[in-house]
Amino acid sequence: MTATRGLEGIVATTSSVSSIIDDTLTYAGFNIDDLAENASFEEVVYLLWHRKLPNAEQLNEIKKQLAENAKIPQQVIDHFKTYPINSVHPMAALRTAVSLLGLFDAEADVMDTEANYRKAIRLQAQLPIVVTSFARIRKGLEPVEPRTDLSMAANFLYTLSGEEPNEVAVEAINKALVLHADHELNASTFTARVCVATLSDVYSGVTAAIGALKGPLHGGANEAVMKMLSEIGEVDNAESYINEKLANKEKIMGFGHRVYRQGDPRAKHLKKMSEKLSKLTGEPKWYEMSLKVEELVRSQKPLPPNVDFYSASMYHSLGIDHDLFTPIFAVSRVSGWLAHILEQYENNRLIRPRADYIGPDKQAYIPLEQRG
Ligand SMILES: CC(=O)SCCNC(=O)CCNC(=O)[C@H](O)C(C)(C)COP(=O)(O)OP(=O)(O)OC[C@H]1O[C@@H](n2cnc3c(N)ncnc32)[C@H](O)[C@@H]1OP(=O)(O)O
Ligand SMILES: O=C([O-])CC(=O)C(=O)O
Repeated sequence: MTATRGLEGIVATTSSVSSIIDDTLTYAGFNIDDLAENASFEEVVYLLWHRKLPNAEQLNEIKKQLAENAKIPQQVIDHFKTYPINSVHPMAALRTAVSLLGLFDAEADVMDTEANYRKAIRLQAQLPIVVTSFARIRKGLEPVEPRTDLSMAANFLYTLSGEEPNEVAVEAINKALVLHADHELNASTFTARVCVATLSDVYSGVTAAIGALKGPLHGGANEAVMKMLSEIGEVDNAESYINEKLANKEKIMGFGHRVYRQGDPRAKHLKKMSEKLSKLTGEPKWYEMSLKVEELVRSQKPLPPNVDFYSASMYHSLGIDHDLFTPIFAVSRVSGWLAHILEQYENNRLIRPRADYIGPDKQAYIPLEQRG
């Protein structure tokens, strides 16, 4: 038995949720470029869970279900208020909150298809509110109740700031939610599938997935990109900063991908949105710095930007706290995790690969008092 490092190129499951073939990303057969230009996040949620676009009635129905289930239990709010607020990362708070939500869901361990779909609706509806409530509580503000007349993108911004957002901000968040929703067998989705393949519950699967998304090699890269841009500070500093990192063989956050070779098809949409917003805010330097970093990296390595690179400057232009970037990713990706979790339950087999053992062999037990 020989191991493939990082399971590169290993096909671990069949799936009809999304595919990446020849650098083209599709959700249930719909090209991401088409969806990014035209779809609402709610339509994409329906698409991922049903593998078809909703008609008007089906869209209204899922919107209604999401709106009706958005309120989070008071116990989750009260729990947030007990945290050491300055040291808790919002991804850690989100991970704990999802686990906690499971305690207050009477159907948490009911495993039939209908109950699992109802839990999917509840989690999708509540995750954005968990994120925005924590973001407010740590600033000493009370959570804002979501409105039933706003889209998920608009409600995210509304419950974050307490103010009705402008059209461009809603367009940007909707695009981000559409673009991050699913991505074949990425690390967090694989984590979710491994977890529920033991026939564990939906809340456990999503909690595990959040833990995997948090790392800087995966979803955590968007926050790390903003840290890098903040360290660079000005466009003129980019060249020496990037050259030094590459000379030291350090990774440039937001570049590279395990599957894409020519480039991540999602990045161009976020790049366009980042440019639009940076002009509107009158602070173009974050977009310009990102452009410069892309030019510098590409001139030295065949590494195109991934989805996390331009999302950083885009969220920054919206005035969003940098440590909320990865939680926004989770608010979107939970739709994909849930699609994969439901798919796993429908055709389940325990996921249990093997390890190529490289440790010592034929050891004799030595009594404690004889060990050095
Ligand atoms: C939503 C997402 O999860 S998208 C990915 C978000 N993550 C990042 O942006 C973090 C930065 N990027 C990376 O760390 C990687 O490109 C990953 C994790 C995305 C993919 O990793 P892998 O497929 O395992 O590639 P691996 O890390 O082995 O890199 C292969 C080679 O490219 C280099 N490389 C890959 N990414 C980068 C980078 N961002 N900066 C500099 N060099 C890089 C590696 O140093 C390595 O070089 P070597 O062969 O000379 O040692
Ligand atoms: O697919 C991956 O490895 C990472 C990624 O881009 C994502 O999860 O969106």
